[in-house]
Order: sequence, then structure tokens, then C-alpha cells
Amino acid sequence: MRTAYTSDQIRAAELALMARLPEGTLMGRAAAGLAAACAPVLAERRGRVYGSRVVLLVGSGDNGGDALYAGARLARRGARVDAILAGSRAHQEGLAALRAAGGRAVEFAPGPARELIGAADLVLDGLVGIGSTGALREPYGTLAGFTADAPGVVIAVDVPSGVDASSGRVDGPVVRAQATVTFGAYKNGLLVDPGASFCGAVELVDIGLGPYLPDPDVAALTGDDVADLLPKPAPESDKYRRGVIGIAAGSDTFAGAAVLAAGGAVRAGAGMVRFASFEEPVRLVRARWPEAVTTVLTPGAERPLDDVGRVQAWVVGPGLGTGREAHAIVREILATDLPVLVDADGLTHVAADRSLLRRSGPTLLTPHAGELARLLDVPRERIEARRIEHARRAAAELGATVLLKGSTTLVAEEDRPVRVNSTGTPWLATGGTGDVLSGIAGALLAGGLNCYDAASCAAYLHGLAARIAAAGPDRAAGGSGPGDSGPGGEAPIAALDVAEALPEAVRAL
Ligand SMILES: NC(=O)C1=CN([C@@H]2O[C@H](COP(=O)(O)OP(=O)(O)OC[C@H]3O[C@@H](n4cnc5c(N)ncnc54)[C@H](O)[C@@H]3O)[C@@H](O)[C@H]2O)[C@@H](O)CC1
Ligand SMILES: Nc1ncnc2c1ncn2[C@@H]1O[C@H](COP(=O)(O)OP(=O)(O)O)[C@@H](O)[C@H]1O
Ligand SMILES: [K+]
Repeated sequence: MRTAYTSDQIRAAELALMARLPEGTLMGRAAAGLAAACAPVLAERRGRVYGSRVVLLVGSGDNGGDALYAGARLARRGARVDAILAGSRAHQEGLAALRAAGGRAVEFAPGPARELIGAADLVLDGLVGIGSTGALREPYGTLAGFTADAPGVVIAVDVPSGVDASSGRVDGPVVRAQATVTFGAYKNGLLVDPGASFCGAVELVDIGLGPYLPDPDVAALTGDDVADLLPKPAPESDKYRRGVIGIAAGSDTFAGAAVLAAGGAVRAGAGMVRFASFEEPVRLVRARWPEAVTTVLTPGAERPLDDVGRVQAWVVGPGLGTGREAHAIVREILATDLPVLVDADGLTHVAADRSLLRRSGPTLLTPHAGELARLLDVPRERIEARRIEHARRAAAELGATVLLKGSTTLVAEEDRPVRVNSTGTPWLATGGTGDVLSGIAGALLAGGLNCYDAASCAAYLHGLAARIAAAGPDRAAGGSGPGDSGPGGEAPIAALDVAEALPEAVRAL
């Protein structure tokens, strides 16, 4: 499990640790780790640290102090190090250390700053870290803008300046880093978009904070965690005991969603899939997934699901439609005390009538930002900008587990860390992949996982399967960490490819 924290949590832990150590110890550890991460970057560009050019962007706080001390270490190894002092003051001991090592420091001025950055092999962003509040002020914003044209490598100190460490919010100018060297623990904003997309590869430097950290605010499952959680068939298993998932999806207009949701469930290892819907989706599901047991629902029946047979969990909504018959199906399923996953059109019914969610069984809602906007009556852009906050709020207000889809998928449940998914690829942004995800999560619910684990394991497998489908099995096995989701070398995928790649994803765990 990879864990992440808010700025306040980190600061409290640092204070507790610092109280036991001589002054400056933590910053010394941070700067040593930072310099150690920079040296190979310089060696790759220049063959060695000696003679390379490093520019430090130095703000007025300790983040600037880290950059100055790391710069001093690089200067001692022969790098030419120039610090651009952007704040009203600078960390005095750090500045003295840099000068003593032969480095130089100048006050910010636009022309010279641009020139220095333009000639640097490496730019260290030490403007602000966890002490940042609000959008970057001047001249920090201008300097962040200059880094966009830097020909050298940009490494962020602790957090890319402009990213809110606690939430991942980005409210204005921001440094886009190729790598972020972070101290003590991950910060939420390094794992959650939009912030995460500015971090590049994140390297964690241990400064001894571990024993002082509280329960995490955010957590990311690793492949090992998912492998441990996944229900596995035992020798004495039969299809019923492995978990029967009921899926009510598709309509005569949107029949494909049914095939995709059923495919996610079949390939994710459901013991059995019972599929119930209107005539056309049933016909398509039967043709594509003969494994599914299908039922055509009688239009207008008082209890449309009576003939379906027993299931351990339901998925309701993908492509189901927003009409009266669909509403009756959603209502009847939510009236059971079984675990129910509500997606897509199912969410539209729930947004129009929240009383449907007053139920005894567990509920998992899987909206994208647009659907959550309707559920919470909040503009979509606001949700995209503050994903953790809104996923959490939805879970509390709706009394459900909420999986918020998007470039970083989150799973929120009251009184638990928000789970952030670390797999995936932007190629997933294509029609129908969400339907596959609902089938996967449904199969895991039927297999006995609770909503929180089913949702986070499903998101992980879905993202890993998408990478495998996009990159080919030989190339996708590596890296599934945050900041490692670029589409390099990948090819377009269709939603059904994701379902088909699920067995490979499970094998790769
Ligand atoms: N506290 C500790 O024990 C350690 C802290 N470390 C470093 O210290 C950093 C935190 O240092 P600080 O608490 O001094 O805070 P920062 O250095 O992150 O920033 C604080 C300064 O930036 C200014 N500022 C805040 N928001 C701004 C904005 N939007 N635009 C322009 N200026 C802004 C403030 O006026 C303040 O002077 C960490 O991110 C990390 O890099 C590390 O040395 C490890 C140990
Ligand atoms: N930029 C992106 N990067 C990674 N994953 C994405 C991105 N955009 C969307 N996704 C994922 O793709 C899926 C899309 O689901 P959804 O929005 O429900 O689409 P649909 O209704 O067409 O299936 C979700 O799992 C989401 O997390
Ligand atoms: K920074």
C-alpha cells in the first residue's frame, strides 16, 4: 500500500520528529536525498556532475532551503550552480552553504532569470512546497512559466510549485516537472490529478518520518495488495459459491453497454453472470457471451426481476435508459438488501430521486465527474479541480461508496482513506470502458469483497488491463506507480479489448 498525506499531517509529523533531532537534521537529510537524485540526471546529460549547469529557483521558505543545500552539494562536486532568489527573503544558512561551496545567488529579474534557465542542464524548483497557499504569486508565477521552455531537466523539490500538496489542486501557473523528489512521505497532490500530472516520476526520500505519520488521508493499492484481496477459487468452489452477479443493463437504443458490462464481469472471474434486460441487449449478450444466463424482462411487470434467479450482487444502469421501465428496474434492485453497483443511467435515476439510496444493503456508485456534478449539483469543472473533496462529500451525503472515474480514479467511503488508483492510461478515455469497469467491480462484489475493496481492485485491474491492451503484454508489465501512466508506445484500444485483457492483468499482478 502506498500512503499519502495532507500538508498538515506531514507538518505535524515533522514537528514531532524534529523535536528529537538536532536542528537542521531533517533538511540535511532532504537535501542529501535531493542531490543524490540530481547527480545521475546531470551525469546522463553531461557525462558527469563536474561542469554541468544547475539553476535553483528559491522561494522564501524551507522548500527554497532544501534547494540551496542540495545546490551546495552539487557545487562541491563541480557543478556551476546559480540560485535565483524569488522571495522577499531566502533561507540564510542554505544561502551561506551555497556560497561557501562556490555557488552564486542573484535576486530575481526576468531577463537574467530566463537566460540562466535557458542555459541550465537542470532546474530545481524550490519555490514552494507544503507551505504553499493559493495560486502562485509573482514573481513565482513568471518563473514557473519560464520553466515550461527550459531545455534542461526540471526537478520539483517536494512538490511542483503551483500544485496544492493536500488536494492536487492547480489554480494558476504551475511547474511541470520531469521528476519530483519528495521527502518523508507522499503528499496527496502527488497522486491525484490535476496535480499528479505535473509531477513526472515521483521519488520518495526517507527522512525518518514513518513512525510519526498518522493514518493516511489517501492510499493507493499496489499489485500485491490487489493479488491478496482478489477472491480466488478454492478446490471445493462451485459457480454459486464463487459469486453470481446480476447485471441489468442496456436498452434497445444502447444495447452495447450491456455486452461490455457483461464482458467485464465474465472476464473478471464471476462464478456466473445473470443478465436481465430488454430484448435487444439480451440478444446481443447471448451472442457475445454464451456464458451468461439471460432473462428478457416483461415490460410493465410489477416486479420485473422475479424470474431472474438468485444473485449475490447487482450491477444496474449502463445503457439502461432513463424511462419509466428502467426506473422500475433500478427501484426494484435497490429495494433488495444485496450489494448494488449503480452506474451511468442508473445514476440519473438516483440523482432524480435520492430516496432510492435509502436502503439496508451496501451501495457502490461509479460516476464520472459529469455524473457526480448532477448527483451533487456542483459544476463539473469544480469536481475535476477538487476530486478528493467531492468524492468524499458524495460518499458522506449519499451514504454510499463512491468511485469517481477520470484520469485518476478515486474511491471514497466514510471514515476511510480515499483510495487513488495508480494504473490506467489516457487511452481509456474512449466510449464504453466505464461499462467494462462496472462489470469488473460487480463480479468482485458478488465474489464477496466489500464495496471499498471491490471498487479499488476493479479500478486497478481495469487500468492494468487497459495498459496491457494498449502496449501489448510484453511491454505493459513494468511500472504502475503514480506519474507513470503516459501513453508512450501505446496504441488505441476499444472497450472490449480491456475486458479481454483482464486475465492477463490478473496473471501480471
Ligand atoms: N518542516 C520540515 O521539517 C522539513 C521541511 N522540508 C521542506 O520545507 C518545505 C516547507 O517549508 P515551509 O513551511 O517554509 O513552506 P514553503 O517553503 O513551502 O513555502 C512557504 C513560503 O512561501 C510563501 N508562499 C506560500 N504560498 C505562496 C504562493 N502561492 N505564492 C508565493 N509564495 C507563497 C510563504 O509566504 C512562505 O514564505 C517542504 O515542502 C520541504 O521542501 C524539508 O526540508 C524536510 C524537513
Ligand atoms: N484521461 C484518462 N486517463 C485515464 N483513464 C481515463 C481517462 N479518462 C477516462 N478514463 C477512464 O475511462 C473510463 C471511462 O468511463 P466512462 O466515463 O463511464 O465512459 P463510458 O460511459 O463511455 O464507459 C473510466 O474508467 C475512467 O476512469
Ligand atoms: K517546489
